[in-house]
Amino acid sequence: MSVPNQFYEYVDQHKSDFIDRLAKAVAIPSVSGDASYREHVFEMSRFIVKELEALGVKVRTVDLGKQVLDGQEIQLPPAILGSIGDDPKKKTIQLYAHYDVQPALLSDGWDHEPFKLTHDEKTGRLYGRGSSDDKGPLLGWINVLETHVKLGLELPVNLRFCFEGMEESGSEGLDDLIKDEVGPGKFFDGVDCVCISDNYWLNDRTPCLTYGLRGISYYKVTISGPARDLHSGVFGNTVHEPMTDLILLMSRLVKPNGEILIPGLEQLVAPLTDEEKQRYDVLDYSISDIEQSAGAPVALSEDKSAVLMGRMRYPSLSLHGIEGAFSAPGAKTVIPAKVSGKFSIRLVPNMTPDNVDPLVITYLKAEFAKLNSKNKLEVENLHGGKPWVADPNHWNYVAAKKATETVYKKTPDLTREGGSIPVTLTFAEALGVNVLLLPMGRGDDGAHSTNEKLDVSNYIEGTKLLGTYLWEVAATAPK
Ligand SMILES: C[C@H](N)C(=O)N[C@@H](Cc1c[nH]cn1)C(=O)O
Ligand SMILES: [Zn+2]
Ligand SMILES: [Zn+2]
Repeated sequence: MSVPNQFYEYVDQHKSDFIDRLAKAVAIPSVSGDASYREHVFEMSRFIVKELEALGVKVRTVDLGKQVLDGQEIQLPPAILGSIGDDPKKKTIQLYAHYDVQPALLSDGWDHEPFKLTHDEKTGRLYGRGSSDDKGPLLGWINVLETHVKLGLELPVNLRFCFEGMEESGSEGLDDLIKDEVGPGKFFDGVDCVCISDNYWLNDRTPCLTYGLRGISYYKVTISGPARDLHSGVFGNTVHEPMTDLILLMSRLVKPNGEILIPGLEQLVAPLTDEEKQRYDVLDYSISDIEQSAGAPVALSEDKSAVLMGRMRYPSLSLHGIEGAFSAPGAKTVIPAKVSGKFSIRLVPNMTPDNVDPLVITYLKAEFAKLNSKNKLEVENLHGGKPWVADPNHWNYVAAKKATETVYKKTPDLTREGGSIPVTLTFAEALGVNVLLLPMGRGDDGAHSTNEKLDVSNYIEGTKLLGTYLWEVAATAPK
């Protein structure tokens, strides 16, 4: 069973239609982390439902309830569950992607409007928030479906879709939905494997298959004291300043060389074996790859394997921002009354939000006590997800490897991703099947950053890769 040539021809011939589809999706600013954008996340869900239904997918949207965001109670965007094909002789593949995006403003330093897809014909790049993370890959599946439907080609497998609109904000509500839909006659019944396209190659030349993800624990540390913002000329050197306390606390979390200062965390990390170390040594990667994707020569080490392990198999702690601090242009002489520092820890085996939280909270309280401040400290865990590692020898990976070799004429690297997709472990545990991460974009796409992009070639060849993978599963998986 191999992919009919017409499949590849159709994808090539419809390149500009597929780019138009991505442009429509990028134009919807479906930012899940900001309550004022919530209507757009819903708009994005309606866009996807329409696309799927037009291609014959049976779709159900699931209300995931409410959340409190920015002090308001608001409706969570729906999970989209779709189903096409029910042939007991075929394998059933569960696909997952997310339709929400990270925030983006032109004033953050974008060269183009972030929510207008900009096609740079010279470089072949498609710039826009969500182009790579994760609207391009999500639409890749829709392009594959369209190609089969329009050519009258029977799908080689049964497909199930699970698309969510809260991945960038902790996947609220999704774990419960998945657990509720497992069992005879339920939505996930009969799923043989899962495929997620929501991460990136290591570099800009070698495709990869990903068998691990770091987890995450995201914290908000709030220091409050004065009843209102104060004049620093009147109150400076007179009161305990929340910002001064916060900056000191934040500076005690991590060293500039990346070393995490919270006692007990290091002891949770699974030890490195020689065999595992070799897996990093053989990856197609160099310090110039990381520096090219970071846009500056700022790598923490000159040792390629050390940098890779820092991203894939060791934890990291990043400071993200301070809410409530003065950040506008100008020179306002204010003492902010209440400030919240945001930081997250990327978790690796054997760390979990449950065993990390008490260490973080105890440490912050102890460090705060040392300040002898009359201000108040509050520590919250905003969201969390466990790390995940899969078996890359499973037939699901064998099929993806063959598909990659067919489309890219290259053997894919086997990688672990430094980012987090919390639902991955839920799929693996609740469905009891193998999960594969099959990325579409490159390491320099700038996901979550300014000028996020997806190369046209990755979008188009990536669409071919996703389609070829379905055919390879049909050909490779044991009957
Ligand atoms: C890897 C995936 N595309 C991604 O970007 N995941 C996010 C998930 C997240 C967690 N908190 C906020 N977003 C990530 O790894 O940051
Ligand atoms: Zn993503
Ligand atoms: Zn993301």
